[in-house]
Amino acid sequence: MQIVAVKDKRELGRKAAKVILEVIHKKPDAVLGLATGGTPEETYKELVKDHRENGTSYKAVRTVNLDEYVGIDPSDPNSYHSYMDHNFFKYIDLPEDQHFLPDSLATTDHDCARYDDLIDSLGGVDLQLLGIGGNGHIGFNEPGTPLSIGTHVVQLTDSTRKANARYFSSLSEVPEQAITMGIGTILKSKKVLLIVSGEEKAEAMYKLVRSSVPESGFPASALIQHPDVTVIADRSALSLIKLNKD
Ligand SMILES: O=P(O)(O)OC[C@H]1O[C@](O)(CO)[C@@H](O)[C@@H]1O
Repeated sequence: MQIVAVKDKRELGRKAAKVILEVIHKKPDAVLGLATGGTPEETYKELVKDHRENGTSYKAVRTVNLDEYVGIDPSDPNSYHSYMDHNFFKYIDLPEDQHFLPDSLATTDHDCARYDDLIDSLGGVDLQLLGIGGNGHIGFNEPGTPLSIGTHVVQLTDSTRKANARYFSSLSEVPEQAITMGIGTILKSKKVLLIVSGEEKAEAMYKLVRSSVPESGFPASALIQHPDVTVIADRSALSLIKLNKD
């Protein structure tokens, strides 16, 4: 696991976009695994800026998102479908039929398995962008999730619902379930890019760096088994860690 230290969220966005762009430039029909939440917002801004200024094309790219709330209509402003449209898709030339998100309204075991089949049929994920929850979740894989699981429906923890309540008008509106790529799905990606920002992630970052065995109580620890993980973290997220060098 390679850790890259950056000053703040802006620099994190720039560095993360650079890693993603290297993948697209090398493989114009790359499959990108995408994440939502507050952390990747700057990354998407940088990618949009690059598209506008340098013309990087997404015409052949395919994207698969990590997760979506269960039961939320895709057109709801709080759906991850809307998040992706508003932060990224509407600004780039990615064809409509080349971006995929888990279906919030089709969540049987069969539907979940079909999402993994879809990813396999695209040739697998070349680069998976990830954020991390304060409790160590990746995607919406909450603590206790089996480490080899595929796409599945999860019951969100109170801490995750509280953390995400900032996007809703009240906590009671935050869905109780989500459909997410499993940890097994994530580990199949060829390359993983984990981005971590803010003091509220410092403890999770500390735990991740100290993880020596993957344990389901801290889902992000599964990443230590993966051969190609880059973590870009800002100063506040690294505040509990002493790094040898930047
Ligand atoms: O960047 P944020 O908003 O802190 O979220 C961290 C992670 O949590 C999730 O939003 C799920 O809660 C992930 O999709 C995301 O990567």
